[in-house]
Amino acid sequence: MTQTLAAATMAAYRRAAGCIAVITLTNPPVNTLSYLLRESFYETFRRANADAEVKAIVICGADGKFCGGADIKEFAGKFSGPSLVALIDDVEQSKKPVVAAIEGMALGGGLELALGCHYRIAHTKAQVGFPEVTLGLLPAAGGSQRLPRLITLTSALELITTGRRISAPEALKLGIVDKVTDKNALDMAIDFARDIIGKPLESRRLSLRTTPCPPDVESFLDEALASIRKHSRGAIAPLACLQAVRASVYSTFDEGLKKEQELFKMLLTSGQARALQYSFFAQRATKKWSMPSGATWKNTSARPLRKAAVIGLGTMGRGITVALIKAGIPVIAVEMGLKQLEAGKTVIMSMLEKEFKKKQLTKAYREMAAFTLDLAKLQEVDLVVEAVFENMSLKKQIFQQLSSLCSADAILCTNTSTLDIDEIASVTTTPHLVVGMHFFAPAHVMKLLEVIYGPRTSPTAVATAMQLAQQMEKVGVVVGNCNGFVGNRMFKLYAEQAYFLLEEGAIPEQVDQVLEDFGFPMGIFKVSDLSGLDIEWKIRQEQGLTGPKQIPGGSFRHRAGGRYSPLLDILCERGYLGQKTGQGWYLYEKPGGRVPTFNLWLHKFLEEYRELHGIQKHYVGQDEILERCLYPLINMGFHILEERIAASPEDIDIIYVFGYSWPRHWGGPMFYASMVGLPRVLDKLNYYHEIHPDIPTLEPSSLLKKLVANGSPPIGTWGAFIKEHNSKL
Ligand SMILES: CC(C)(COP(=O)(O)OP(=O)(O)OC[C@H]1O[C@@H](n2cnc3c(N)ncnc32)[C@H](O)[C@@H]1OP(=O)(O)O)[C@@H](O)C(=O)NCCC(=O)NCCSC(=O)C[C@@H](O)CCCCCCCCCCCCC(=O)O
Ligand SMILES: NC(=O)c1ccc[n+]([C@@H]2O[C@H](COP(=O)([O-])OP(=O)(O)OC[C@H]3O[C@@H](n4cnc5c(N)ncnc54)[C@H](O)[C@@H]3O)[C@@H](O)[C@H]2O)c1
Repeated sequence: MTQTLAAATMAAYRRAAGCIAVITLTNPPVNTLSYLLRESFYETFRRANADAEVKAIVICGADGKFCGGADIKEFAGKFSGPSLVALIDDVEQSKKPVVAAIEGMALGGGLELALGCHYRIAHTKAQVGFPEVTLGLLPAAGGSQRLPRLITLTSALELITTGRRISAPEALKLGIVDKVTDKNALDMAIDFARDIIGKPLESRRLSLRTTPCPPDVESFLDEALASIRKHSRGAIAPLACLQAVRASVYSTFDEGLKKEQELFKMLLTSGQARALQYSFFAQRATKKWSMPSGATWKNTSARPLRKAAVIGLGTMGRGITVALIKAGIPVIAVEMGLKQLEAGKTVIMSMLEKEFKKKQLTKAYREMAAFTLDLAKLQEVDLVVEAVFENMSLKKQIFQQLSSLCSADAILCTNTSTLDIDEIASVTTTPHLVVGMHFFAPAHVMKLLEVIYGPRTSPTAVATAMQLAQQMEKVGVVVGNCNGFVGNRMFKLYAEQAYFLLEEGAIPEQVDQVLEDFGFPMGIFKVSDLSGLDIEWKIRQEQGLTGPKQIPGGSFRHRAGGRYSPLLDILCERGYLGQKTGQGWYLYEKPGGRVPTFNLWLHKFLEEYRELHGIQKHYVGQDEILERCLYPLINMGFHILEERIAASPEDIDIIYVFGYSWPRHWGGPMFYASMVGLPRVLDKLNYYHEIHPDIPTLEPSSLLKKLVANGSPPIGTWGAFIKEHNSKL
């Protein structure tokens, strides 16, 4: 295996047009500048430079991809082999003109190498960028010093601190590339190289330039710092990127490089860089799904989807319709009444119009949406997504109808957030084609799609849903069937603890502040107000939990076998549903208002509630808020892993990063637990469970206990640990 890779990895050398050396970066799949490629490039470049017959050099990438940057996997070990900084310096110092022929992508170290070249020619469809910041790093092979010397400081700073990838035409406008072609970029680069033989190169060496600055550069950089602090949500890499770019303004190129290296080393050893790189690979791992039956992404084919239907055009159905049309799939949209159909149609068409204006759609979208009240029109669709109210008997009624109306091989999907997929499938004649497709609101924007298989779901149905996720540019994660699946089953505990904390003495502002300081864009109470408190209320109603009555074996504050907080139910009963009613956990200036302010009523109500129920108020500190909100959620993650509902901790983490805005620089709940240390999570859960024995979800899961008893192995080995531990049972 190593030998095959070694053979495939090289900087291949050939001559073109007599005097041009062409060096092809070859390291499939994306030509990363791994140790082997750097070694080979070092030799090949020397050869080209030394050959008197060679008058110019062109660097390109194999298979239509210039270079995906440094090999991220190498960041976990010791650096060895030729340094990329030195290789790029060799390129820039070459007396022969060096031209980069950029096809596909030039990212990170790949763009740094291109910036070391004297000229850059790109294919129109190529993308360039410095994504290092998204990996918790900065461009550290001279990129933070060369880019600001080439283009405006504003653009360089924006690209380096956000990691935004840009198209070749935009790169041309900014001055990053010199020419763009829709023909073969390599051929054009070879012709170009021949034309510039013998021309002076000094002005093309970016390290010799100074950074062009706006008039009041100091206040420009101060403002940039304030803005990055505000938006980075605790991530440190964007700030380090700014410091590096700042060095390009105030230091010589060599001093700037030194600063760049210093900052890179600091970032490299940070937990954030580890978390972000973990997240990069975790996101890719979710594509490689498997089911307990042994079916996998490799051995299962997806069905082609020519036409789809969406049933229920409320909050979710509207977004799902738009997402499908954006993915190029025509949709028949169904409602239960004319009024709802018209309302849905108006909103969907205006959403599509907006997408069209943003150039996300072609004009043909008007022909891609059809609206009807008649389920019988669904005979010819390949896939249906049901998004009606969260009510089991309604969903069963719809699936029964679908089963008799749709073609026998139509894939039938439900967007339920909590209900049993298998019970829904049980009323159909094709339960193997029933699959959960759990979108997140707004469905045309949010990247996550939980794909849920029941015990009878076929691999084909899963493969088709996963392919659809990809077609919609979403991150699909395959999970098993249980109440709330992965995301909502864990989220329930996060929300539950937040309500308990209010009962015990905290206030929404305090809880939200701690969660926002952790890196969530919004605290849980602000999110609840934004989505509407009634979403959770309806789920509680469906589960038979709500209402003032004492349920058998329970009490007002104890239901379903444990402590229960009716705070949300009480607010909903009073009509306080959040932003839409102008009041929820916070107060808003008017119904539909967006700015949360102090809700005096709620604060008085909480005092009265505690008094009424004889709850002893206690000071709830920041640590307790964070631990009580996050650790039970993580604990449920361990239950989910043990039950094999999620195939790996990576799957859970990706669900949280993409569906619940978990700060990416903390990796996801399971990675966070591994960073905090499993023994600490276990101790704290034991501690809180001792204080609150009526909250059974605080009791540590047996998997967590076993992992700690086995020395807390690294997260990458948990999958094998669970398999071994389950097979021993
Ligand atoms: C490139 C992509 C856009 C391609 O997308 P596509 O959808 O086509 O494919 P996939 O994303 O599915 O990828 C296919 C496959 O390839 C793997 N992969 C992709 N990119 C990389 C990569 N850069 N490294 C490793 N592996 C990669 C991917 O995982 C898939 O495989 P899998 O098995 O998982 O399915 C897209 O892939 C993409 O966006 N890639 C990432 C691009 C990126 O972020 N590039 C930047 C990398 S970081 C970088 O370049 C840093 C530079 O600035 C150089 C820094 C030099 C540092 C030297 C300084 C030394 C300092 C000394 C410190 C001293 C310390 C010591 O001595 O100890
Ligand atoms: N709202 C969310 O944030 C969210 C997120 C993920 C999943 N979900 C799930 O998606 C589903 C829909 O949720 P929503 O928030 O869009 O609800 P909603 O109340 O906004 O919309 C439901 C729509 O279904 C329509 N409908 C009801 N019965 C119908 C029938 N027999 N035929 C056709 N249409 C019918 C209603 O008229 C309504 O427009 C639920 O299962 C919910 O749990 C919701």
